[in-house]
Amino acid sequence: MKFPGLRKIKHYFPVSQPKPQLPSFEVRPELDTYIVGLDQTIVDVVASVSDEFLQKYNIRKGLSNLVEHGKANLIYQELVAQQAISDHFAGGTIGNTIHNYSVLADDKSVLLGVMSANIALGSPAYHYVCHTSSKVDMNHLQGVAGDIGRGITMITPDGERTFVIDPSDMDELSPDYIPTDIIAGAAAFVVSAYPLRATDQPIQQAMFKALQDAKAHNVPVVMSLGTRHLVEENREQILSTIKDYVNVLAMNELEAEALTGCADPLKAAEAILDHTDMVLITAGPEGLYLCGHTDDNVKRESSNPIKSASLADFNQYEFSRPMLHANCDKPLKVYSHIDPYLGGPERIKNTNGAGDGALSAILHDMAANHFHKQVQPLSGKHEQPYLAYSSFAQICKYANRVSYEILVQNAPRLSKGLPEREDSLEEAYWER
Ligand SMILES: Nc1ncnc2c1ncn2[C@@H]1O[C@H](COP(=O)(O)OP(=O)(O)OP(=O)(O)O)[C@@H](O)[C@H]1O
Ligand SMILES: O=c1[nH]cnc2c1ncn2[C@@H]1O[C@H](CO)[C@@H](O)[C@H]1O
Repeated sequence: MKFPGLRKIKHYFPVSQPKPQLPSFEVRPELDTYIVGLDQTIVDVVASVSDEFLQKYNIRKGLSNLVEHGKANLIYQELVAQQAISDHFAGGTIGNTIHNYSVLADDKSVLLGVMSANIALGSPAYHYVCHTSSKVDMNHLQGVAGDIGRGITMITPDGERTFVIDPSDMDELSPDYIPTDIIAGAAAFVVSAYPLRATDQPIQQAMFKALQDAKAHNVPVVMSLGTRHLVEENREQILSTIKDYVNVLAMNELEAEALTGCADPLKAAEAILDHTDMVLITAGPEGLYLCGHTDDNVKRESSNPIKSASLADFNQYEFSRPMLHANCDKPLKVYSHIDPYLGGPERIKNTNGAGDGALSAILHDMAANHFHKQVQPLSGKHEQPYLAYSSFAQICKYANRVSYEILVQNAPRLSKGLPEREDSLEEAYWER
């Protein structure tokens, strides 16, 4: 486990101690620190298109559009004929998130989903496997006869991305392929709301089996909301899933509005915190918000400038560490916000995956806390059952920095970790 940021001596963190066991790529629940993600396995086929192209096929811009195979094929063939396809990348919102987690933490994660049992050169499954970190354990995937999903990622001249999803066999995941022991030992279980639109498909039962396993073993459940119309169309089911299972909810400001009716991210976060423990709301050029709970007895005042917006002095306690609502004697809602790192890249070609990147940073901080608690159970850092190692403010910085990296490299999956010299996130930009 690489720690998210160099820490001062008081934060003793034995990252360099060699592990006595022989190395293994397969996750061993009793020995490893890891997170588990469940996803509709999808390869992203990236293409440049005009706005007229979207209109011609009646595709809703900026959203993830689920279409039937025939229509997706027609679109794909036209893009091939126009030579508009630039490349194939591994995708899937949770696949991206756990890949990025493994790159940032330099540690293991487990992917649950389907994979073509026979992988031909150049097939969607081939591209997926080629572009996934070797630290992502794929030993628990379910083999299927057909292809994994294909997500045609259409980039319009304004840099906006629109998905056309051809599901193929991506929703075939059966509950039999949910390994309870692997989930039980995880630092977190992460899933998106996308499987909720796969009505009557096996992946829905698989997802609920995994959620029940995580809940039964007190593994924090992290859910990302996917895309705005998914929330609009499945609002009640999503809300009840959040109330029953979810500890950390991630979304962009449009999804937050669809869920709560509040266009203002702070007000939306305040409303969502009535149902869950922590909330990430990314807001594009407005930066991101991380909000959650802490116990009033251990709240910490921020030394940053205090901000007011729709909530007065909202970031006053952003130096507190996140806790589950149920673990607080006197729960206090905490809000933190950060503007884009360095104001954002000079030119953004495509924002695909920037939100997933922010979530992987949060997962890294949560897993670091889990690891630290295992190796230093008596440390003062664990006097309370905290959900993450760092404060809301520090996690915001880290999440923001990772989003920036995704934006500059123009792909949803990190090809390398963050630069070492910036590890503390205090050097360079932060102390200016
Ligand atoms: N135009 C921009 N300028 C500066 N920073 C940006 C811009 N767009 C995104 N960011 C950064 O990336 C983060 C996440 O972006 P955004 O809100 O677009 O995520 P998203 O819509 O959830 O993305 P995705 O669903 O593709 O993962 C923002 O919080 C911000 O830090
Ligand atoms: O229906 C879906 N299920 C799972 N992942 C999806 C779906 N639609 C889009 N993405 C994934 O979201 C990522 C960017 O956040 C893309 O990589 C895309 O593959």
